[in-house]
Amino acid sequence: MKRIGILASHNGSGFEAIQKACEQKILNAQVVLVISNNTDAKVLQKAANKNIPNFIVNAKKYPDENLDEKITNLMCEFRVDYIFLSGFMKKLEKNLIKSFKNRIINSHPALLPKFGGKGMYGTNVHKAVIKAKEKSSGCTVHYVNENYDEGEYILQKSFLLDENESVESLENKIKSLEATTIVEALKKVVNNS
Ligand SMILES: Nc1nc2c(c(=O)[nH]1)N[C@@H](CN(C=O)c1ccc(C(=O)N[C@@H](CCC(=O)O)C(=O)O)cc1)CN2
Ligand SMILES: NCC(=O)N[C@@H]1O[C@H](COP(=O)([O-])[O-])[C@@H](O)[C@H]1O
Repeated sequence: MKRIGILASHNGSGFEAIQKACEQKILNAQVVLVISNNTDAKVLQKAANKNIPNFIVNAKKYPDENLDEKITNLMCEFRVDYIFLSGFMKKLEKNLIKSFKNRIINSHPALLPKFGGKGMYGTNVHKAVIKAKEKSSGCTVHYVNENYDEGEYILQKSFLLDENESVESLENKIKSLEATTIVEALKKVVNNS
């Protein structure tokens, strides 16, 4: 059974979708570790509620340590096979990516390569899509490389926007689409490994 480690900065909606799929045996995997850079992240309590080991890794807690090295060490200690970024807001450094080559996966809330890169996270993405008067949006599940949102795509899903789409309605639709797309993408990866 493959072992999944989660990196999340806030709610961990992607983590919840993965955890549910594991419990329902849709995914032959288990979430063994959750790490957040945010002391107040709701994902930490969600992990605790599932008796999943969870840790805060940030500069406040580890002022003299390389945070990516700390993350790498924890992922190795828990024998993680794949890392999933569930709304993780920090750029992963080269060494962590090398340690988990082609084993770090992210869900981006837009149809890459458009609306990606530095600054493109959370509602910033949806605001940009609406401002650009895009006819469609969606999500892209991709491998993570050294640059933001430039890794190989695993799965991309899209839908047409309503005429009066709001940032909030778009965010909700994207998160709902991600819940199924993330699991479908991970099934492809986990089942082929
Ligand atoms: N090396 C990589 N690291 C990360 C990737 C990646 O593809 N390669 N994906 C991101 C997730 N992400 C989009 O999907 C993303 C997250 C955050 C940002 C961003 O601009 N962050 C700000 C800081 C925001 C904050 O501190 O709250 C910044 O870098 O200035 C862009 C894209 C996760 N890591
Ligand atoms: N570019 C990164 C990014 O914007 N990731 C996005 O954060 C949301 C997770 O939020 P959550 O913390 O509420 O689960 C997800 O929609 C994900 O695509």
